Amino acid sequence: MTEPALKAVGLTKRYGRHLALSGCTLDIPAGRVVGLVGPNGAGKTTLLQLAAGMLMPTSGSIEVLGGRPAAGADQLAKVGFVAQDTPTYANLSVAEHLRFGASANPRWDQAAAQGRIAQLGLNPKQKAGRLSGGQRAQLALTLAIAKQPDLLILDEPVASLDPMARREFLRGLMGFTAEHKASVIMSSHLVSDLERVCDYLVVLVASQIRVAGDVDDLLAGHFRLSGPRQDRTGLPQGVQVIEESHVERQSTFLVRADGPLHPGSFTVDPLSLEDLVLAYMAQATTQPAEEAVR
Ligand SMILES: Nc1ncnc2c1ncn2[C@@H]1O[C@H](COP(=O)(O)OP(=O)(O)OP(=O)(O)O)[C@@H](O)[C@H]1O
Repeated sequence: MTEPALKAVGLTKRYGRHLALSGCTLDIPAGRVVGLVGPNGAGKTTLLQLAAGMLMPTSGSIEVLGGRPAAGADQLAKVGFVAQDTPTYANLSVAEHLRFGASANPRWDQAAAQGRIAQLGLNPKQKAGRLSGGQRAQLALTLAIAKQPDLLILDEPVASLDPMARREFLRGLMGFTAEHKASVIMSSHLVSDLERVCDYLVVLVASQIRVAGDVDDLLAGHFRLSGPRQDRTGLPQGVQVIEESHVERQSTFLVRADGPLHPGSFTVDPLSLEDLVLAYMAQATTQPAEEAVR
């Protein structure tokens, strides 16, 4: 059986008194393109850094591809990580980055790396410090792809890119996942981009997982119910209310229904992924991120 791309149980990370991740449990199957979304400060970077083995959990556990993150050369070779600021070495040229990548990574695919650099129109002699932010992001993605990881972790990779460059970047990413059957976990604030490329969604809010699952299953299990103004008592049985709003004569409920929905007199509409994400992000916080000192 294929190991999950990421498995976390009760994963918790504190920075001093600050709880950045709290009791997160996740089981993400391999072979998915996972979108990780949540507001600023939710804990996305913390989760991705734990997955990349750059941070240690305070409590709980995390495994990627069946092993402890960054535990040994084999595990390191299987996971590619592109940090939020797409780090490159300012004084090294593009070509020197590729040479460095080749010497540091056992599975390195130099032909793929050079092909991508040529396709992007990057000058191999250009120093990385002289590249634009978008070009640096593309270089960082090229290095991560040429490493041929089984799991690629990307922390807001498209944040600095213009719409065309974003499309190119996502196209490169899709090409890589299709060819290598790799898993990708990618954080982003741009739900429309995630909608295009992701088939699995994780929403993280205030240090906790709000919802996680296959995009298709999530969309099939969430609805907008509208009807005359009323409270929750008239809702169909078994639904969980994610968000509700009321105007003078009408009430609207965004609900999750894990079984068949019997809407009665409510009008039922499907949700877009963006509606779904925003509804979970707007849900009241269940636990404060700042904890009292014990
Ligand atoms: N090294 C650190 N020391 C103390 N607090 C930290 C540290 N790193 C992150 N935090 C705090 O932990 C919380 C989660 O931060 P994190 O960077 O994981 O969030 P994020 O969801 O990636 O945010 P963004 O969308 O703004 O990038 C934030 O409140 C942040 O201030």
